[in-house]
Amino acid sequence: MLDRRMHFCPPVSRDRVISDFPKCYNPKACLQEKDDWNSQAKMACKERAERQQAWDRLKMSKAVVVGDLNVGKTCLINRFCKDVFDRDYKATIGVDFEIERFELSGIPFSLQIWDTAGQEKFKCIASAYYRGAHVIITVFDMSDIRTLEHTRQWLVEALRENEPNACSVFLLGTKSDLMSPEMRASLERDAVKLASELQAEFWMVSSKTGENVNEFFFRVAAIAFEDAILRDLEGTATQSIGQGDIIRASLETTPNKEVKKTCC
Ligand SMILES: Nc1nc2c(ncn2[C@@H]2O[C@H](COP(=O)(O)OP(=O)(O)OP(=O)(O)O)[C@@H](O)[C@H]2O)c(=O)[nH]1
Repeated sequence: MLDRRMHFCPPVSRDRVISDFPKCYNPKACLQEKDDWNSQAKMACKERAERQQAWDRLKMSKAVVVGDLNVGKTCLINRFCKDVFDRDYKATIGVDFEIERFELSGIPFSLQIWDTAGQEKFKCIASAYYRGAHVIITVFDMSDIRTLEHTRQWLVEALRENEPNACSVFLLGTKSDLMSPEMRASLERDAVKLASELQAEFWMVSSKTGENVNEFFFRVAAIAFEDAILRDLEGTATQSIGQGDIIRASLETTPNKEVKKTCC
């Protein structure tokens, strides 16, 4: 019997369909150096698609974007989600979020992208929303080296709110349009070194020109989706031996549906 939930999902926009596993930016600082989906996840998706069977829950992951004020977090999200760029700085007050829908390996998948305030005075509000993250994106401004040094502290604070090993971490340099090729190369060396210390994947983008922005978020979505499928399979396997509730509860971080879009 067809699962009724499958009929209630509107189709995903064609430019959000990801067929091949997206490539990393720099193989020296990447989370997964591979060309294809994890074989177990791929097989599970294929089987479900053939049987026209939905997953137990709509696949949804949470990505939290953190970093100093003015590094370009809001512009990054606005470029990807709305294809706009604003030259004027407007501080994020507390948090804000967008939801982007994708289709990966034939399965619908949603990514919540949380924009958090970089200003110190809003940090206590924003940090309450770090919880339940599957992806942490620590952002720095490539034209301000101090912001790269601060990413370590941002990451520590975001990880503190989450289960150990529950999050995939990205280190993202913004404003690449402001850099000369020489400056870019030198900064990339420093960032790659830090990324490997942080066990993060490094990317550099420009929200102004749009360089690498889609590629970056496709990569984030693919890694988050694959992790979600593997968590689901692991949960199912564990349930079948009778400990499902314990393991599943610790693996799952269901997004809080009560949360308002903008909070301060
Ligand atoms: N040249 C250039 N400027 C950028 C880029 N991204 C952001 N900016 C500028 O940087 C400033 C800060 O951008 P925001 O996205 O508001 O910064 P934020 O990190 O969200 O700041 P908070 O909300 O305070 O945490 C704005 O004036 C943007 O126009 C970029 O890729 N290139």
